[in-house]
Amino acid sequence: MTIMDGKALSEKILKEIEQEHSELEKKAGRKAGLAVIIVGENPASQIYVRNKIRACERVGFHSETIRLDENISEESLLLEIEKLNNDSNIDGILVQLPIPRHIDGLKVINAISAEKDVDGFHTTNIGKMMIGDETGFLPCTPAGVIQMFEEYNIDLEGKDVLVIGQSNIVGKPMTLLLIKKRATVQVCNSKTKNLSEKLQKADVVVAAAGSPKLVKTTDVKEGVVVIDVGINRVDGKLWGDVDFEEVSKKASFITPVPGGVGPMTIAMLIKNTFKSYKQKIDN
Ligand SMILES: Nc1nc(=O)c2c([nH]1)NC[C@@H]1CN(c3ccc(C(=O)N[C@@H](CCC(=O)O)C(=O)O)cc3)C=[N+]21
Repeated sequence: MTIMDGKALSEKILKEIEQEHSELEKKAGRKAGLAVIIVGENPASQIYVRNKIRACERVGFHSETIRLDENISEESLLLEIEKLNNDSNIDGILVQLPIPRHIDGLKVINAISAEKDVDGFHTTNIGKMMIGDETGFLPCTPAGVIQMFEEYNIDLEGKDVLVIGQSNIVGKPMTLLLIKKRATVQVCNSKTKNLSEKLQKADVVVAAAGSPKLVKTTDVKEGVVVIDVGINRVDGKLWGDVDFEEVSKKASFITPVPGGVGPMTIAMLIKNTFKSYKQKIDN
């Protein structure tokens, strides 16, 4: 059994970007820049945003955090985005989700210039992913999972993959990227019948349901590859969607929580921001 070390792999990726960036920065005369907008005080969001800013510092990027009151109007938020769209020191913009319910999330995401949408949530980037146009940005979590498969030489061609969860930010894009790898993908949601039976047939499981210890030993087959995208805070402790302790006994490869997909998500955000920077300084 191999524990897939997302922390170590993300460090490796960040180190490479740091080096390449320090070279380019001299020629370009400016650093790559990421702006993070956070609306309200969601405690989990605070942690993730802090980790993102820390990663920027780690690789020598410029970063800005824009903290907005949870009662801000949609109009004012859109104005903030417009300023960043027009800011030539900013290559990547992200609005940390979730945002308050009185604001139209889709409208906000699509207000970000597609060329700066380093989350890969903009309609244009989703379209590019769908059709295989590689000039766009891939959503960070699914891209990070694919990167882990590649690092550990896990071939997905012809594999039966079970994706649990169908969110716009993980399950749906994950499915598209797995299809591109020629996997046979089945997508489950909370209405799915006989999840346990489906799990038993899967060669690879991607758990992104947000339900602690949903995937148990009895559910999986010997040698399964398990990717745990879940991040559940229970009594101040962090749990994935997988019962790691037990399932790791049967798995050939498994990601831990923390230290698995989370750090890879952040590495992909940095990678997307760097890609955007390179596209912009080339022009
Ligand atoms: N616009 C937007 N883009 C996102 O990419 C986005 C978002 N909104 N909203 C929330 C989710 C969640 N997400 C994580 C990022 C890092 C860790 C991470 O660093 N995890 C650490 C543990 C950190 C901890 O203590 O919680 C780990 O797994 O080792 C987790 C989750 C990004 N998201």
